[in-house]
Amino acid sequence: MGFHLCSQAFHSTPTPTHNQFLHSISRGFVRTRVSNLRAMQQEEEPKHLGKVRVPHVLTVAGSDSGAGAGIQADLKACSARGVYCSTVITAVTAQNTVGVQGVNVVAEDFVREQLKSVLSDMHPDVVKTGMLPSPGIIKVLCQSLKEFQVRVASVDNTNFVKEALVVDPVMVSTSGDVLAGPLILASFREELLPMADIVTPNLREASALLDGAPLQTVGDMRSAAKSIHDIGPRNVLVKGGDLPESSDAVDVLFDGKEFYEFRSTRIITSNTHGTGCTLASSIAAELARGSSVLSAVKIAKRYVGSALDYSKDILIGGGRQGPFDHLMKLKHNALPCMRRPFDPSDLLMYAVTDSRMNKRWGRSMSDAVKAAIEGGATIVQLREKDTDTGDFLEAAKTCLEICRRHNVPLLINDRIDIALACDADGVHIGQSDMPARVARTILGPDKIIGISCKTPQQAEKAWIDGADYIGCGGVYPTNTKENNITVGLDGLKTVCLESKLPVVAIGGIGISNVRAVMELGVPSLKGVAVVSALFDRECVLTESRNLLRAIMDSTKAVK
Ligand SMILES: Cc1ncc(COP(=O)(O)OP(=O)(O)O)c(N)n1
Ligand SMILES: Cc1ncsc1CCOP(=O)(O)O
Ligand SMILES: [Mg+2]
Repeated sequence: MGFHLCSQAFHSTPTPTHNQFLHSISRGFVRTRVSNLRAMQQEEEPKHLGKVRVPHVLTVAGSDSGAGAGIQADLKACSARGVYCSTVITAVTAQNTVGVQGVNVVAEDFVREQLKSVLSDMHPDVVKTGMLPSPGIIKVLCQSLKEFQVRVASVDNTNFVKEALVVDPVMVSTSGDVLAGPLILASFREELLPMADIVTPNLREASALLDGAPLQTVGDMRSAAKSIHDIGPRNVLVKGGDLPESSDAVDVLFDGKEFYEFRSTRIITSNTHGTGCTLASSIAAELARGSSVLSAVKIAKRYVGSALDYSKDILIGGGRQGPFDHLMKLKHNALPCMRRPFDPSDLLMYAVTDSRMNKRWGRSMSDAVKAAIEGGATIVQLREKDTDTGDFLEAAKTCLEICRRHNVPLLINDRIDIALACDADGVHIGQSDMPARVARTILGPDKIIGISCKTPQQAEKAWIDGADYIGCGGVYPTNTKENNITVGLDGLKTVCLESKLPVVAIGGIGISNVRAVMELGVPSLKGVAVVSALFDRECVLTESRNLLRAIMDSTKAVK
């Protein structure tokens, strides 16, 4: 089963004109300031002062126990797009990658109660519908939307849409199981579609909403989009993923005036369960964030394409059609050598690379890292001050493979972008680099963050900001880092005694003085970080072995 990548919208008529843009405004599709408007209103109420209103989609859909589609897909898609998602469940399905084994429709009164709970309190920006298993539930939904004035007036005097309604007319699951029978069609046509800002049928659904004739060409899709538009929705997106004999996937959007075609390369994957729900909820999420319909569709398609491409080789379930990874993270964690959590004893012999030294001794970054690890390095930091970004990234990927093979953490000095791009285990940052609190937000809870500290105050702040360890130095004078103040053994001891985080000592440390450092015997001091003692030498392997022996001897002596 294929799907598409790299959506590209192009007009069947020349490029969009200013008039078309104005037209889209007058149709109420420019939603940019909805949240701002609300925020302004809320400013008057003291209890909301200082609070930020977040974009919000309410999904009214069925639950999928396999979590590839339905409510679960909507929650994941909205989360991935940074939008809050509330849920009204219309049916509970027993479902997996093989098919739908059972459906339990939620009582109409209870659907009404859920709608009331959310709409009376939370004021979503967009309502998105999925599986609506009975005409009665559609009636309840339409009544509730009217009662709570969702989509009653899409354009107010200031041209801002108040709320939008996205309808995914779910009828048949991707496995071919019927989720909403033919009785639903009349309710869709007569009640829900006329209220919708956008409806997103696939080929089969578009055909069912019309006269039942199969859609086989892009021309058929255009005619269908126009005919469905006549039923009342402001925009119609006919999805052509199943169009026969097409190497590309083509979707057609009709806004009542213009046709837009989105063409993209099919992604060859069987992990497509839930693409329809995900596309519709991603469109809803973009509308909630203030996009126009056209750009919401464009961005949503791009997002779904990226998620499918990322997930094309993941394995969940034994059926014909697997789910995909909305957050695009699962594969990283499933790599054969999954990183274990940071352990302070990792700091024992901390090897920090230096591009100039490696160049001087004619070895690559990865050769240097390999030798240091074979010699006993317990953690590695790539500190490459004058390597081009592209080269740094490629070398970092190679070093990461080596480190993963040996279960040794790999950190990147300063460059959070490189750490993210190669999925390194973390970063080491200094007092003048990106603030640790921001780095933690960007990197998430699992990555290792080390911070350079010279004082107990800096150590305290590092702990508060969510660092994992601190590097303290320069302990001794060094030529490796210019203009670096030396704190000496006393300064190191003071910081170690105050630090709530494990400490690694750095600066001018080598085989001749490592004993003096480790014999400080302060419990928080877990090891030494070295650059020149390993890398400004002819044989990194020998130096690493010798230094590790000296560290071990001195720690034994302390005990
Ligand atoms: C383990 C360890 N400790 C301290 C440093 C120094 O980091 P920083 O202060 O950011 O200086 P630069 O290394 O960026 O010059 C370190 N790299 N590693
Ligand atoms: C990066 C850094 N931060 C404080 S001192 C230092 C340099 C350590 O290098 P060397 O081990 O060669 O003295
Ligand atoms: Mg730095």
